[in-house]
Amino acid sequence: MASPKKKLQGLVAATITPMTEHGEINFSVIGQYVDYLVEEQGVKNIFVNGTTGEGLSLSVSERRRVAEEWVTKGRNKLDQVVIHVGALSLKESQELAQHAAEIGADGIAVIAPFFLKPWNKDVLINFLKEVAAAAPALPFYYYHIPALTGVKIRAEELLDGIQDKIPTFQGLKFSDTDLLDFGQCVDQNRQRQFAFLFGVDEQLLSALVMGATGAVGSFVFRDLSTLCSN
Ligand SMILES: CC(=O)N[C@@H]([C@@H](O)[C@H](O)[C@H](O)CO)[C@@H](O)CC(=O)C(=O)O
Repeated sequence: MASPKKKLQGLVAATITPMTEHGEINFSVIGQYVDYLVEEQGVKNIFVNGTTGEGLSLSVSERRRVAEEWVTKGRNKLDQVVIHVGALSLKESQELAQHAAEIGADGIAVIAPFFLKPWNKDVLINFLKEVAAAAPALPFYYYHIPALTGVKIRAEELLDGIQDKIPTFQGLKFSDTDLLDFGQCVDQNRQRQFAFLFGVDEQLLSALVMGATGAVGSFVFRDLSTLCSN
């Protein structure tokens, strides 16, 4: 089973993908971005190509290059770089997962396919399992964001028995306002060492009270990072 060098916790910055005025990715500023996060915001974990990073609006080749640049520029500066590799195509998602492993990322996260949607837990788990299997040594996080995917399968239901199917499963990035579901995820998995990363900045205080072990956020990092470490 994949075990991260250190449990992913505290604040994880959801990075934007910097662009030039011509709509090309501005790779040249990613090094400065790493320094800004570490030195000015006190954040050493990042979540790349997610919602804030507009990963699903990038081509596979752009996603690969963005991931590479963050891993390279973050080396010896960042603690963990998690790459979102979700896609509508299982093959693309697997390619991105394998690539994340090859470049030395610290974890991968995957959203539910959102056009032809999984209609029940088993179908969703089977998709996630196939992606996770493409990077068998990398910690795997499920990215639950039902408002954007339209996949309403409750996270608590999904987590039940998930490590039997996905041995690399390490945690949940929970981007939903259903705190009852979030609380049940935490409560029913107390004996497991899962990371429970909350993704709605506006409700972070409540989520911390309910047992969030960290947050993936895109706002005011310094303030959130203090909250998450206390
Ligand atoms: C959907 C979204 O962008 N969520 C943000 C929040 O920081 C969000 O911007 C904030 O709560 C404002 O609604 C983060 O959780 C980052 C995130 O989910 C991502 O980039 O994948």
